Amino acid sequence: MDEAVVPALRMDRVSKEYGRGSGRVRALDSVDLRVERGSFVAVMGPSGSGKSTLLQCAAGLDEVSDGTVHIGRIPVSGLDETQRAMLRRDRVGFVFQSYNLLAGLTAAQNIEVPVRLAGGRVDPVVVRDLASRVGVEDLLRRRPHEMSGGQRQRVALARALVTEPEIVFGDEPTGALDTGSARQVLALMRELVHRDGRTIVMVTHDPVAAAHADRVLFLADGRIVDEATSPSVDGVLRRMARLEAAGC
Ligand SMILES: Nc1ncnc2c1ncn2[C@@H]1O[C@H](COP(=O)(O)OP(=O)(O)OP(=O)(O)O)[C@@H](O)[C@H]1O
Repeated sequence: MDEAVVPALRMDRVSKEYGRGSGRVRALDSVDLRVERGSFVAVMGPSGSGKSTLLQCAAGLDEVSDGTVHIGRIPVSGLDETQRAMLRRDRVGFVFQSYNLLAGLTAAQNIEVPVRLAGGRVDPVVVRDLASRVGVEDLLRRRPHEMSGGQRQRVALARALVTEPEIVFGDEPTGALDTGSARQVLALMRELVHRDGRTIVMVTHDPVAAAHADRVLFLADGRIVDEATSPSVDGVLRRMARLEAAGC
C-alpha cells in the first residue's frame, strides 16, 4: 500500500473484555476505526461507554481481547509487552489531563525525555524549534511549578511530538484548564494537525473541545454508534443528548 494512504491508526473488529464469568464486562464491542494521517479525531460518549478503553487499546497500553490494531504499518496486537512498550516510546505520543511533566526538570529537559529514554541524542535546535512551534520558547529553563496550566500542556504537547510519532493520543488534554487556556491549546492542536500534518486522537467530555476536531466519534456500550464531521458545538450537544436519552 502506498505509504501516503496507510492510516495512522487502524482498528479492525476490536473487542475488549474485562473480568470473567458473571463479572465480565465487554468494554469494546467489535470496533472498526480508521484515522487518516493529518487528521484530528475526538472521541465522546457517556461515562462507561468505552472511551478510555478505546484509547488504551489503540495506543498499545492494553491488550485487545479480539481483533487487530495497527499504528501505521505496525500490527500492535501481535506484539508482546516489551515490543509494545518500545512502540509506545518510539511511535506514539501522549498528552494527559494532568500534564505528567517531571517536576524536577526544566521545560527543555521535559521535552527531551522521550528522546533520552530511547537512548537518542538530543538536538537542541529540534527542541527549540518545537518549543517555538507550541509557544514556549521563552520558558525552556522554567520548571513545571513556574508555569501556568496552559503553558505546561504546551510543553507536554512538545514532549509528545519530539519523537515525530505516527499519532498523538490525548486523554482529556484540556480537562484541567480554564476556558481561555483550553481554547488556546485546542487551537494549537488544530494547527499542529492542519499545518504540520500531525495526527491527534483525543478523548473528551467537553463538546467545545470536540468541536475543534475534524471528526467526532460517539461511543455507547463499547460501540461507535454515531459520527460527525466538522461538527458545531450544538451539533455535538444534540448527538450527546440523543445518546443520553436512548439510555446509553
Ligand atoms: N480494568 C477494568 N476492569 C474491569 N472493568 C473495567 C476496567 N476498565 C474499565 N472497565 C469497564 O469497562 C467499561 C468501559 O470503561 P471506560 O473506562 O473505557 O469508559 P469511559 O467511557 O472512558 O468512562 P468515563 O467517561 O467514565 O471515564 C465500563 O463498564 C468500566 O466499568
